[in-house]
Amino acid sequence: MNAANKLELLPAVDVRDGQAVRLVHGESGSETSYGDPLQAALAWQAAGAEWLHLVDLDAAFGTGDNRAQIAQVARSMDIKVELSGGIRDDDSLAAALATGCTRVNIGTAALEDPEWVAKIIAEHGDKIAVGLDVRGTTLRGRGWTRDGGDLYETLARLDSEGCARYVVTDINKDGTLQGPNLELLKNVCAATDRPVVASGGVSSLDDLRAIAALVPEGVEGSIVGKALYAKAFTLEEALAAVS
Ligand SMILES: O=C(O)c1ccccc1NCC(=O)[C@H](O)[C@H](O)COP(=O)(O)O
Repeated sequence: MNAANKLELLPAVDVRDGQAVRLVHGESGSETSYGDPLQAALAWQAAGAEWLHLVDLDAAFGTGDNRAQIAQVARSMDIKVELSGGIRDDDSLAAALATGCTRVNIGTAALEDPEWVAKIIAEHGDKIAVGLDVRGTTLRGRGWTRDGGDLYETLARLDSEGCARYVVTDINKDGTLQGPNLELLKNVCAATDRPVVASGGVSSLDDLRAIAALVPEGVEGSIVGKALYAKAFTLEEALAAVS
């Protein structure tokens, strides 16, 4: 549980081909563009965000990367930054950490290269979060395009390796404005004593209040993407709702 016992909010900036975009179910080709990523990130910061969830979607999908631009955005922030997308080896990890981000989110590598992930958890501790991106209880890697094993087996392995935190996404909910998968969040919290960051599907202030009710069970934060871009509520309203 975080010190303030309050849900942390992480507005998302997902970058594809140099633009801030939203996807539906994380599917390549389902993008809606929302312009310059730096302007989006600065707007969330100005609205009172304490965190930014910044994703390089091209790196996640293997369609190139936006590394220089992502670094520029991360370095321009006065707030904490969680970097995600395509961090799979020493080179991409070094580039991500060199931006000064607060932590990185490892996805595919946690499924495909467990030895490397165990090594970086041991080296970097709290700076490493692992993204558990699931359909049902099956993990997905490579930009959510490939099956990557059982959620709870992987969680037990990562717990035993000392993983500090999990970012849990229900892919079926992501970018859909259909509400978060509260059952999944509760089940993951019951299976681990590490903090959980919820991701995917937030559509309303009531959704955020429902996630905030899970803070005592171990949910630490919630990523919010589409709902903010679609103006379902403002970030100021969201922050007030969970304070
Ligand atoms: O985070 C990743 O590495 C990633 C990889 C491939 C596709 C999507 C990815 N992230 C998407 C996000 O983190 C979303 O911004 C987040 O789940 C917000 O979802 P929503 O509030 O439903 O828009």
